[in-house]
Amino acid sequence: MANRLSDTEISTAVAQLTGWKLDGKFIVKKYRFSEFLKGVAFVNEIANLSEEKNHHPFIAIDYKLVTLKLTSWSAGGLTDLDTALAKRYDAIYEQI
Ligand SMILES: C[C@H](O)[C@H](O)[C@H]1CNC2=NC(N)=NC(=O)C2=N1
Repeated sequence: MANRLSDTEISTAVAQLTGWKLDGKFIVKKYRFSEFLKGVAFVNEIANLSEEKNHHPFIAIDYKLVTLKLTSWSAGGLTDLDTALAKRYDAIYEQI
């Protein structure tokens, strides 16, 4: 498990992400889709990547809006894995 990021490291990392917000020990982003099933397809890709990396976001599907919340609960906070996966999620979103 990666080491927990310091507050300074978190601020720097979150500033380099697009549309992600810091919420306590989580980073959070809402993704909007033109169709409900596109959001479901996005979640399915996220789920497969989560299993592959054994690192899982909390996922909410609210019709055409998908919210992802990331933290490294084994580390008790944010790690590089969270920020790296946030970028992967954004790349997947661009492909949907
Ligand atoms: C036992 C299992 O490997 C652990 O609980 C994994 C599963 N997925 C995980 N996902 C996230 N986001 N953080 C973790 O610390 C984590 N740990």
